[in-house]
This record gives sequence, structure tokens and C-alpha cells, in this order.
Amino acid sequence: MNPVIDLPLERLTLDHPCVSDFLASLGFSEPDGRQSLRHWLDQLADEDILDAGMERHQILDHVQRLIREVQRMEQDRHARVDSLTLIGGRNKQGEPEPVEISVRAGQILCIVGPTGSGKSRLLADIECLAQGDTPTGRRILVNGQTPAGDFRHALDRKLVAQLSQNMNFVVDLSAREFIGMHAQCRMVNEPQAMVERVIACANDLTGEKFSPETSVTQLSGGQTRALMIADVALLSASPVVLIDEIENAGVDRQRALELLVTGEKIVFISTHDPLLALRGDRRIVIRNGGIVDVLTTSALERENLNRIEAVDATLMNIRDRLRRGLRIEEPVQWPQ
Ligand SMILES: Nc1ncnc2c1ncn2[C@@H]1O[C@H](COP(=O)(O)OP(=O)(O)OP(=O)(O)O)[C@@H](O)[C@H]1O
Repeated sequence: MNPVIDLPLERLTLDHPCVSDFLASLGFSEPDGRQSLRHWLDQLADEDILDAGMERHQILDHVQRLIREVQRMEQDRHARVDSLTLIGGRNKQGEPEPVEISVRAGQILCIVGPTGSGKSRLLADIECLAQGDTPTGRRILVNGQTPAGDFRHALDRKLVAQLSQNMNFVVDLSAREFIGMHAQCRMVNEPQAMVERVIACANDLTGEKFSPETSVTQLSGGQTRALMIADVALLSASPVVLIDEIENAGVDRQRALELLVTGEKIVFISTHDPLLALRGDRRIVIRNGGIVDVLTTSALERENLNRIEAVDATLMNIRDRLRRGLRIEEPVQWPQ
């Protein structure tokens, strides 16, 4: 005997209002609340069932799945990630990595180190919520605890979203349809309004605006990255975001970071770029596969960041003029 579909309907719909909505969407008028869903369906005329477009057993099956799905979404909503803790393992030589780093929601941690030092490996450890079972032996705790197995393995309950450098779309949808599909999967309240927000936000991040009707396969690298950042920031439920470098071209990186942290996400960025490295709250220094230091960005470094930004703006201007076929012959004025 199934407890849910054999409960009196008035009880069932009180506990799970989504069932009333579902029955109404099939065109059924208010059922008799004292009967169970199963009995009520049994005594309905065949033509009423036919009008609903589903068989009796399909309706029963759908109601049970609907309840499970809504309950799971509720649980996910409560599965907040307030902190992530990284417990060191060993470097490439097998020497111990004696660190424990905790990151709170709304913080940005950068990862710096020479090429091949292990930055991507660290991101991969976070992505799979390593538990001593990767080459580095690192462990990741969520809210101070070992994460439950289903967070590690179920694709649809992922805590971690990865923004990668190369996005190759295999579908030929417009930007509006693509984001719309994602909004539908996430079951957001007003999917259309959300789609418009994501696209407006992406256009805000990129210098080269695009229309919602543009096919995603036609977007430039910068436009694609901007769309993915806006999507992760506004639409993704994942509280942790990993970024393997945001390329300079075509994206306002300062705004992108602001956008991600306003959503109370934990952001890890692996980068060689001083502008990004100094924008984090802290930076993890990696050498030879192991974490050798964790530096908090100092006030003096933040001041320097303003100067480096001015230098970067000068360089960008030169780049832009070269692209437009102009000459750079006047003495370059570097900001003081
Ligand atoms: N602690 C470790 N133990 C064993 N292997 C490691 C460790 N850390 C990194 N590696 C391995 O070293 C190689 C280089 O690491 P990785 O690709 O992460 O470097 P990177 O810093 O991201 O380089 P790049 O800046 O060029 O992208 C990889 O094969 C990685 O799996």
C-alpha cells in the first residue's frame, strides 16, 4: 500500500499543494477530499480520464514523482553552503602540505603559481569534493563536515559550477532559447523575465552586445563567456564557482567578479593575471603541486591594484587602436 496516494485527498493536497495545481492543470474540478487519490481516480468516468490526456496509472505515477521532486528541491534550497574547508594533502614529491583553508560565502580566492604547478589540479579537487582519493590526497569539507555522498556524485545536485575557458555549444539554439531551457530546468518563478535578466547582464559584461535571437554558436568568445558568467551568477544553484582564468578579451572582469560574489557564492579563480590575482580576498600560492602560502590581499596591494588598472587601461587602448589599423608613434604616457 502506498501511503501518499492512499491518503485522503484533503490531507494530500494540504501537505503537497503542488498536487492540487497538477490536478487542476489536467482539467479536474475540485475532487472529493475524503477519498484517496487512488479511489477517486478509480471511480471517475473513463471519458473524464480520457479528457485529461493521461491514463490512471500515469496520473498516480506522476503525482508521486512530482512530490518527490518538490521535496528534493526544498532540501536543496536548505542545503546552503556557508563555508568550504580545504585540508592539505601532499605535493608532487609526496611531501606533506600542512594547510587548512576555510572560505566563506561571498569570498573570492585566487590561485597563483607557475605553469604546471598544480592550479587546475586544485580546482579539480574542489570540483569533485576530494576526500583523500585524488593524487594530492586533499580533503574538502562543506560547512565544516565531510559532504554527503550524493553531493559528490549526483550531477543534478552539484554544489560546484565550473566556468571553463572553452565552451563548445553542440546545440543550435538562440541565446534566449538556450537560457530559457536552463531557467525551465531550474524551475524559476518567472522564467521569461529571468532569461531577459541573464541576457541583459551578459550584455553588460561584454563590450560587444548581442541580441537574444543570436544563435549561441554564432557568439564570439567574449560574448560566450559573458553569457556563461551571467548564467552561473543569476541562474545556477551551485554555491561554489570555479574559474580557470577569465580571459581579458571581451569581458569586464571586475563586474563579473562583483556579480558572482553578490550572489553569496564562493569563488575560486586560477589565474596568471595580476588584475584578477589582486582582486581576490586571498590568494593561494602553489609550487610543485603543493600549497606553500596563503596571502591576504593587503591595503597597499589594493592601492597598487588601482595603478595597475590604469596601466592596463592604457595598454587596452593601444591594443584597440592597433586593431583599428592605427599607428602608435607618440610617446606612451603611463599613469603615475
Ligand atoms: N600534489 C600533486 N600530486 C601529484 N600530481 C599533481 C599534484 N599537483 C598537480 N599534479 C599534476 O601536475 C600536472 C600539472 O598540474 P596542473 O595542470 O594543475 O598545473 P597548472 O598550474 O594548472 O598549469 P597551467 O598554469 O599551465 O594551467 C597535472 O598532471 C596534475 O595532475
